[in-house]
Amino acid sequence: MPKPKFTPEEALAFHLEPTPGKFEIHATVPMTTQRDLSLAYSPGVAVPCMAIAENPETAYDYTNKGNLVAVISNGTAVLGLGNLGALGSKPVMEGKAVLFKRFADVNSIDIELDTEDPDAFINAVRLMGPTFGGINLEDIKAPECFIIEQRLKEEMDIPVFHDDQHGTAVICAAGLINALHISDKKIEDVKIVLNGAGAAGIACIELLKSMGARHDNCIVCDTKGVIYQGRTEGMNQWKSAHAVKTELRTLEEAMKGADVFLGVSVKGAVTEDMVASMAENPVIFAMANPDPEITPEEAQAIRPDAIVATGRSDYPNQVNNVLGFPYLFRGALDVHARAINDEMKIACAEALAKLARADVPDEVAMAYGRKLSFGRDYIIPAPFDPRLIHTIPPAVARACMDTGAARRPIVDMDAYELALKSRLDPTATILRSINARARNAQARMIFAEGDDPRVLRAAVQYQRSGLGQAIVVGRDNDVREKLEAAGLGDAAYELKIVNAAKTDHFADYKSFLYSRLQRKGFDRHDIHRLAARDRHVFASLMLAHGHGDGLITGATRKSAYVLNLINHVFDADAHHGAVGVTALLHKGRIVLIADTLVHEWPDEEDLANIAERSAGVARHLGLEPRVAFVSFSTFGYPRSERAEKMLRAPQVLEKRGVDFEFEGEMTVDVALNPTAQENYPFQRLTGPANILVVPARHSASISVKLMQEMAGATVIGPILTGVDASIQICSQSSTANDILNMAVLAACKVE
Ligand SMILES: NC(=O)C1=CN([C@@H]2O[C@H](COP(=O)(O)OP(=O)(O)OC[C@H]3O[C@@H](n4cnc5c(N)ncnc54)[C@H](OP(=O)(O)O)[C@@H]3O)[C@@H](O)[C@H]2O)C=CC1
Ligand SMILES: CC(=O)C(=O)O
Ligand SMILES: [Mg+2]
Repeated sequence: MPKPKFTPEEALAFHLEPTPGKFEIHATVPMTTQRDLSLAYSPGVAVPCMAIAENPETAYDYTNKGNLVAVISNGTAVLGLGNLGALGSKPVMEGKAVLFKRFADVNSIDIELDTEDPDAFINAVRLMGPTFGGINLEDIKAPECFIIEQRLKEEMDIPVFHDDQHGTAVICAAGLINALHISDKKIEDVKIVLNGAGAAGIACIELLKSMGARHDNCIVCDTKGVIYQGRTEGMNQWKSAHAVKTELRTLEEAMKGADVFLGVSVKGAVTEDMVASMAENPVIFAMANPDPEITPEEAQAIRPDAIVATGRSDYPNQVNNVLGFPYLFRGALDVHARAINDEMKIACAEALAKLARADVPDEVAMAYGRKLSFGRDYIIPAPFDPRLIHTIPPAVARACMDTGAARRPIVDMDAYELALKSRLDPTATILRSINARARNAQARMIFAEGDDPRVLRAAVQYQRSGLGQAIVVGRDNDVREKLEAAGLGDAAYELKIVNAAKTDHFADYKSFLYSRLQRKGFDRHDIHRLAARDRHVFASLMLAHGHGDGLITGATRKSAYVLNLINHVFDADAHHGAVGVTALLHKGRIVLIADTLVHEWPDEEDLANIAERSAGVARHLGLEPRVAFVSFSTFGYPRSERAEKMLRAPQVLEKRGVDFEFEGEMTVDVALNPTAQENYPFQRLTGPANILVVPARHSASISVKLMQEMAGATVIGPILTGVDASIQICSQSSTANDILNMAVLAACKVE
């Protein structure tokens, strides 16, 4: 098993902060004026109420029903952890709700029902029908789950889908299609052993049989061993349907010569001897969560020819229903489906299998941080593949329309695919991509302010997320005490703590600093004091001597002050081409603002340099740069001497012949709003700008802080660019997470 990348304390902190749980609810309409109030609530709300009462279909137009799915559980089979009760299942259900949103932009809410009585459960869910566009049942144990799902399907006119049954079955089928493709075997011929005859197991074997697997070739096992014809102990009608005539009685016996093992039971149910006895090129899907039936390391040590998958994200080949339920519901909701039928499930499985076999474009490699290509370690798309959202739902929606289950068929499939693309939050993809690149770089990151608890938490997260070695500058005892106080005592042995007073390289650092500052009024005493006592300078010296690959500082002092100190060691100033670029992430949009750190009052040449550096940062983040030089005037009106340089800066870029789009001067609304741009048909941007070059540092700072405070935008930066070293300066208001983001950016540059 790979070492967990988090401690139990971190898992709890993740759920505790910034607010307890994993999501909250936001309004999509304005709620500021009296008019808003009378429209949203009484009396205006009466109008849609009456329209819906007259024609129920219009609920999809006037309420959130059409994009709202309930994740409902009673907690009787929480992952592979057993019956944890309704409340105990809530973190999983909240988790499924955020996955719905993150991967398919489906709004979802978790509902935990405190009953083990199927009738009470059915009744509660049935009565909630009007609220939702679909019902995702989760972690309800077999056999009750079969009764519950069947009855709800009959009684409700929206899709009811038990994810552990059908979500798992769909992903398992997709993975198996490709695994058999690689091992050159046919589903009709293979001998399949399934361990676990519960919700997931029964659905997996049923779907595989509907895809061609032969009844007599499939052996199903549960806690009592093989389910054979005539067995009476621990049976139910769903298991009986898969009983075979056989002399085999144990899983161990069944595994001999098997081509495929599917595990949806519990941790450790499979032994190395069982794996050793399987047929050539065996396929092993050990899907129990959170720990599989056998780990890939154990299986592959015995059988290097095996294709192995698990339900976990930290191994290759994650066969997990997260690849299915968001997209199945997306497709179903978009055609106002009455149900999710077998044809839709098979279409989903086939589309997933096909996507894994397709060439993986660079954009996906970037999002995943490594080149993926179809083979033993990549039989199923990776969950963060941004193509999933626009390839899987259309296949599901098409199957729904073909089988007559769609209430509102899609007429223009191309337009639908385009609309799906725009549902994915590009900022999430960008953050994911820089994280993946940082992980590849494995940079040794120096955190200069080891006495600050936020910095320590960021350093620990950096190290434990597998991004590289975190080096913390500080006094050993002080760092240890602060880690202890933050509940991260163990991390003291994982982080590298460097104390200026004890370093072996101190003499070299001082002589280097003296050579840079001797003609700037610093004598040897000043140099000693600076190197020994100022952690920003000391950390910069470490970086300059290659004793780290990147540097993070600035969480405890003002950025300009820190930058001055760094400049004692590096040439990180305007004169040498340094620029500060801040990324604002808000409502699925990313905009860079520059210069937020270095140039106080840039002239037109500086502004052109700033644009070029910012374009470099944009490309580094995977964006195609579109620069706007912004001001309070647009293309010469109103005229003002102070706006002139913003008009001349684009002319400088024109002379330089740069390879990105730019335009100006213009106001921010013209820069960011395509409709406002239409008033200037001659302007050259092909879309909204994603880089705003502002006239001066004060306007930069005002814009960023206004967006942060008023709009709640996520701010990354200022990203220091144009310096021959990987240094990032946080702001004093940074949270541990902001500091970590800066470290990730610094690590990307090392790549
Ligand atoms: N990767 C993925 O996407 C998914 C994985 N799963 C995992 O599958 C597992 C089962 O979930 P689910 O079907 O919802 O749960 P259920 O409670 O409905 O079913 C569990 C089944 O496992 C069997 N079982 C338990 N222990 C053993 C054992 N030692 N040997 C053989 N069989 C055993 C039970 O046998 P009996 O009938 O005799 O009690 C039962 O048939 C869990 O670990 C879950 O995390 C589930 C859904 C999705
Ligand atoms: C993945 C999932 O749904 C489970 O393990 O229960
Ligand atoms: Mg589940």
